[in-house]
Amino acid sequence: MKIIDIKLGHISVPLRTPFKTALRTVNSVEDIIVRIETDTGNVGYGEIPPTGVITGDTTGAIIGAIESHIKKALIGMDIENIEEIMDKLDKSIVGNTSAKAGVDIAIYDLYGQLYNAPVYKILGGYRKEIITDITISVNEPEEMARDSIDAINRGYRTLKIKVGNDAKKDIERMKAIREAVGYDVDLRIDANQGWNYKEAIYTLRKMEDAGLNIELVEQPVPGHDFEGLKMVTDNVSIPVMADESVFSPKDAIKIMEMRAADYINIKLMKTGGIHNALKICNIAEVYGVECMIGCMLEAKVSVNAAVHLAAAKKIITKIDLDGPVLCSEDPVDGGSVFNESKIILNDAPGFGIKDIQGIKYI
Ligand SMILES: C[C@H](N)C(=O)N[C@@H](CCC(=O)O)C(=O)O
Ligand SMILES: [Mg+2]
Repeated sequence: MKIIDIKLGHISVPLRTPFKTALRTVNSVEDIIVRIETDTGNVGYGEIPPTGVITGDTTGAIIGAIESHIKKALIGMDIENIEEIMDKLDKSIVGNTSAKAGVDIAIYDLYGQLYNAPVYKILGGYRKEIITDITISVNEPEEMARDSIDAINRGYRTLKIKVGNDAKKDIERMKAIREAVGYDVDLRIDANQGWNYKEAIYTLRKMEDAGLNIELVEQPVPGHDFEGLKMVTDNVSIPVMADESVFSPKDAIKIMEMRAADYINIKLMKTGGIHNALKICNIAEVYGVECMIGCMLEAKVSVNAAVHLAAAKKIITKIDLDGPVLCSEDPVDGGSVFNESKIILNDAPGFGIKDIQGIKYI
């Protein structure tokens, strides 16, 4: 099964409500679709969100990386030589993890098709069903409390609350939400790098003192500030998760060696796809550090690939794969079934994506 072409397209999917974090506000998913064609007629799909504020990857840069570098390196290669393909993909251009992830996902889709097996079974096949949290955007405390109740009415039992744009107000936000939802619901928070380490320690201790029972805090300080992250981890009881601090397997080793965080959030767009995400899973197993699998604001093609990784790996114990349920429609035919918090895999070969509506080829 040889790669004969890599085509790129664009999809636009409106969100149910604006997605707001300490870093950005977004109204729709505007992603690049990767379609890899082979000499056997098999087609593999990938998807790439341009999340410039986190990965540095813009739409133009993603297209440029694939058209001018990745395509040249991979055309003509045989899918059965996946190890060599991933080596060439890594070396084709420095950085550009999102572009690499979209191509890596399409390659794994084809790899599963080649061996007539779903990718999660090839990678480990640990479970067939996973439960995701849902994100509550950062807004005024009363609005966030209302959004939290709505999420619970939709069946979610774990909420990921965005904070980080105003430390004092963040405490009010969490008080309003906990009061509204009670104590049967797990609340995890994500500051998206919005605090410095002193603010983080102050704010998180206030939340502890108020008995808010926070499950974990994601990326309290800037991604590059490993020492600050460790200061927070060492000085609060709420477990700390590294997100923007960990892109590569080397980042993961550094964070784990330093004991700078209690958990790692793996996202395919940061790692450059499944092949590097698998390395982080292996490292995490060695260090005994549980992982979350997360996503950017993405539709179902790339999130479905993350679902397969989560289903394959025991070390992934926390799921934040809510991209598709934040969208107002699903352009994807096939793949896992997203029934609000419950995500059920199917056993179609590869990632099981049959078709994607509304692709505008570039
Ligand atoms: C969508 C997901 N729940 C999430 O919050 N992901 C990121 C932010 C992604 C984005 O800005 O597109 C995260 O920081 O965990
Ligand atoms: Mg995060």
